[in-house]
Amino acid sequence: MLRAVSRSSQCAARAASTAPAGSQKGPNIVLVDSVRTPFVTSGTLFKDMMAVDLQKEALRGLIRKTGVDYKLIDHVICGTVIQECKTSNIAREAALLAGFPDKIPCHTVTLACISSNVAMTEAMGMLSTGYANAVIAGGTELLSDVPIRYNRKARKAMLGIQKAKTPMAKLQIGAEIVKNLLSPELPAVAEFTSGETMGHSGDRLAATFGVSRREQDEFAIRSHTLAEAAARGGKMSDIVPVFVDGKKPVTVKADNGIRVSTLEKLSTLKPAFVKPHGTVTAANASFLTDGASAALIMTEEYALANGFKPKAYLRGYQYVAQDPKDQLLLSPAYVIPKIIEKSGLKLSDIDVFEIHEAFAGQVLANLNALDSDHFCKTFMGRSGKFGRLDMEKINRWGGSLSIGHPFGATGVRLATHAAGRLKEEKGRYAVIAACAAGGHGVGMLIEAYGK
Ligand SMILES: CC(=O)SCCNC(=O)CCNC(=O)[C@H](O)C(C)(C)COP(=O)(O)OP(=O)(O)OC[C@H]1O[C@@H](n2cnc3c(N)ncnc32)[C@H](O)[C@@H]1OP(=O)(O)O
Repeated sequence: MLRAVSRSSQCAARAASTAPAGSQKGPNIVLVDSVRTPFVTSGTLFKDMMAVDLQKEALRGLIRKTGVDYKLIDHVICGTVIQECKTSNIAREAALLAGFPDKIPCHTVTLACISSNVAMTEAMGMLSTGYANAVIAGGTELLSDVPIRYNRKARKAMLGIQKAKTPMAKLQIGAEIVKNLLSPELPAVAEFTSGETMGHSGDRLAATFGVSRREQDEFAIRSHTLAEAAARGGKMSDIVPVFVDGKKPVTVKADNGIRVSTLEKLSTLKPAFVKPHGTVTAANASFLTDGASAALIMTEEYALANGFKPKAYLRGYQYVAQDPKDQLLLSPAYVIPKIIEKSGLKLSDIDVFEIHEAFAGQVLANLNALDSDHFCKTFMGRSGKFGRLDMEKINRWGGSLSIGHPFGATGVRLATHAAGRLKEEKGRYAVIAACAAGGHGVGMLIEAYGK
């Protein structure tokens, strides 16, 4: 199964390529190519599908697009957040549905909104150790349908009924079940430890860092405007079409959440989470989305030996975690300096930033944090502020506010757009950064291929 290349040839490939940034060890790792299904607003075009169907479409699309022979693939890893219990190892089920040979091991990972980043970084680990030469990493989320449970009392009674010995005991348990049927437990996009929704936390964060409602609305309009231009300009070439069967069969070829609006219209929207004085609305928040993604990741040597032209180097990554109550969505501020500096680079060396847009106010708060002496000294132990990121370098093809945010799939989309923008903008280094539940975050350094 394993086709690990020899140590000496790995070294030769490393020497032949661009010198990696910083202290990267192990073989050069490349993003060969990546795809995603269209990202669509939940409850619309994909509403009757399952998350596994979308992941299957992304895996199949990747195979079609790259032409990679299944025989070359050592492992498949997929991320997801809200799990469908019938497909708990969704990577395996999707791979089998997509026609992958059953001999390829597959496993599923989860780390909230950065789950497909985890899939990618696990793939990098597998390549670094020599366990694998080629791994597919992806992720999926279908928020159109989420597991809704009976409440605890009903569940307990349902499990207990099998053990009830007498008709009277059965009747009592039956009554308990009926009594609790109408108060189900709905999953919430909320922190378990604090009970606070992401939206509420994003609103508090914007207020803490002095981000006004107008700034948030303007940033949202920017995201939609850039995404629309990117789509019109053919930049969303990572999308693979999805055929949706049903009464009215349709082939979905594009994202459907991009919606350029005016400041006047946006200013009329009511706060979505902190009522009545909050600043986060439906338009300056990412919306609930269905979609999936997949990336083919190889050692450079293996990719070249098998005739692939990689899109980019995956140079390194960094995870961070902090207080999930007051710094829940602040990870980009923590992780951006870390990933840049541990790679031996400076802020000015980075040509492209792809920052996950959970909420407009959250992105802007992170940018303010990086430009704040007080924040950088007090919370990050720095001697002063890290500096302000150049807005011209950030999310120039739109972001999660406009393209959408299927939790488990977004990480691969960020990496794909970073690699695509490096090529188009003739840059060398890109940093992607994203926040996630639990106060987590990830940063990844990507380098243009062939610079
Ligand atoms: C680490 C992380 O990523 S954390 C982030 C995790 N993600 C989240 O927490 C998801 C956050 N988002 C949500 O929960 C939902 O999208 C909400 C609650 C914000 C909004 O949901 P809904 O109320 O169903 O939104 P809906 O689409 O109906 O929009 C509400 C109104 O805003 C309007 N609107 C929404 N977006 C736009 C836009 N871009 N331009 C103009 N108007 C808009 C709608 O037309 C609608 O107006 P109407 O009431 O006149 O019809």
